[in-house]
Amino acid sequence: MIIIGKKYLQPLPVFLAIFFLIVQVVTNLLLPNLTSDIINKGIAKSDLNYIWAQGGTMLIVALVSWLAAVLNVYYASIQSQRLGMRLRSDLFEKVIKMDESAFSDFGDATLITRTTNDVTQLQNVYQTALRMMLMSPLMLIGSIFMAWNLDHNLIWVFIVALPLLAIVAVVNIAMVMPRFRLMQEKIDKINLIFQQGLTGVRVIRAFNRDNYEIEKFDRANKDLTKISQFVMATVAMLGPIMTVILSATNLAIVWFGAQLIGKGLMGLGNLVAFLTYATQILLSFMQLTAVMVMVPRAQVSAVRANEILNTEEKIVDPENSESLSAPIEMKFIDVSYAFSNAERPALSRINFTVTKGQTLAIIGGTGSGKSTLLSLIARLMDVTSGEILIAGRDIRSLSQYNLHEKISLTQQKAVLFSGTVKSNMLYGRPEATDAMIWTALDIAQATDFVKEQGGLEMTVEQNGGNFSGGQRQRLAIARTLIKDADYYCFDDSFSALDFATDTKLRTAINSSPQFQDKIKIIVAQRIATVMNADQILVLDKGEVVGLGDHASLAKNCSAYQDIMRSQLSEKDLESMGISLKIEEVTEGDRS
Ligand SMILES: Nc1ncnc2c1ncn2[C@@H]1O[C@H](COP(=O)(O)OP(=O)(O)OP(=O)(O)O)[C@@H](O)[C@H]1O
Repeated sequence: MIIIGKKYLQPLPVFLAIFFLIVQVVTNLLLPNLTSDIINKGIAKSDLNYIWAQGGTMLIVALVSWLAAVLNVYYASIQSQRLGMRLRSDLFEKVIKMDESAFSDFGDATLITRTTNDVTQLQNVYQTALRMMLMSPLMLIGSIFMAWNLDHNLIWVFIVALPLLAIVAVVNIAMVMPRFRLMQEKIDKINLIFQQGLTGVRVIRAFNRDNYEIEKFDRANKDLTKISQFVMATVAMLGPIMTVILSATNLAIVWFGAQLIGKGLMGLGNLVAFLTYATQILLSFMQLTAVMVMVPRAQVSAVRANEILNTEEKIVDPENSESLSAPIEMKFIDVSYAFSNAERPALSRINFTVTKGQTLAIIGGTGSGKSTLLSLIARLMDVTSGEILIAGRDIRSLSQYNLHEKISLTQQKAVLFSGTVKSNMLYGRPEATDAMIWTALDIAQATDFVKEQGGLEMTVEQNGGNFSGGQRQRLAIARTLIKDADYYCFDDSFSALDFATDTKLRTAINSSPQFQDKIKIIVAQRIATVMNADQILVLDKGEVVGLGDHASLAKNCSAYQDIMRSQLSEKDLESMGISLKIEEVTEGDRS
């Protein structure tokens, strides 16, 4: 909490908040004394002038106190809200810049809770801190001091009451503190189930798992409620217990104060003032306890927020980034990548070179490392070993901005943003004209349905929910194509398209002058999608098992032949001279 406070609070407004708080405390402490004087010296002696004069002073002191309270609340609120805003922004920026591996280590649900709920906890505690957390101890000490000055005889009442209150508070806090981290984790869990429920709603219904998911959510919800109820009930118990102690203390003061007045050892005004100080002392103590309960919860939130803020930024720009001027070319030199939590590397010693104008297709079974390879090109993660060069430069020697300017990527899962078709296209190229957008949509075979459904201003709902899978994919491809890049990467982007559209789309890309000189990298599962590429990289369990054009791989690469056998007709295979029967491929061929 201190780290976050130091980072996000501004010294001057915090100083002013504390200053006005002290003014408020001092003026509040003066008021009972002034009351005592009015009773002892004004009312008791029927001195009207004194009552007026002292009453006027009281009014001014009360006004100053009110003004100080307003200004304190103002600065405390401004600072705590600012802290929340800055912290949220920093967390969001950190999450956006997080490399894919760290992102999946945290998980979406906890990142959402930490950026929202945890920040709110911290915001609240700082708002309270700049008011009560300082006011309560100051009022407590100040009131004890004033009460002691007023009358020594009754001070023992506090010597009994305060330790009693302290014991109650400590026991209470000790009971709830361990539950705070658990509470935040349960909120994470609820977020996770809710989020999965929302994104997977169709799967849930199709598998008739509605009740299972509802029960799962109910269980998590009940878990959170149980812990929250315990915490809230335990904290709420503090109020009545403390009120009993407060009432007993007042009773004792009145009882023993009356005896002292009877003996002439104390004035009535002093007793009234003493009672006010007693109330201030005990209320301050209660407030302090309430704040002390908030602190451990906020501390849990601070730790969780700091975990994100302190995540090492693995993808960093070099101090002096190089610029690209050499001809378009991409080279993988002994590239390997291993996820931190994985048993085997996702990619091992990958080597290939693609030159200007060429298309490289990447094919391989599921989990063979195709998406990982594209993520490395876009530097969403950094290679574990080896080098990726574009135009002769290691991509780590370029600024990420420069690199991303050169690369245009469609991911396996088409991502659209809520807005319009046009706003999604402008995401790829902000300065694009309508004509440019239509050209990109044309190449991506998306013109027909965009025209039919309302044109460029057609609404795109969250995650492109109002489009079919294939339409979403085509819009995502159009967004990739509209960008003026040098390297166009498509991660299994054509898989949601029917064969005819797939063919038309690739033909349109290849025949468009705009892409003639560019490098195209196409990840695909279908032989038909890759067979016309200049080079085809065949991956198996993260290793290259074939690299060449279709004709050479069809002849020499057993893994490629296996894929062909699973997808092409007997006639097609025979025309290529490939046997249909797997047994006929000898071990020698395979190696
Ligand atoms: N975040 C991650 N943490 C750990 N392992 C991962 C992670 N993402 C992927 N992997 C593993 O890395 C390997 C390669 O995954 P990748 O997504 O690159 O495969 P792919 O060839 O694109 O598969 P598919 O065709 O099914 O999309 C797989 O074994 C996968 O389990």
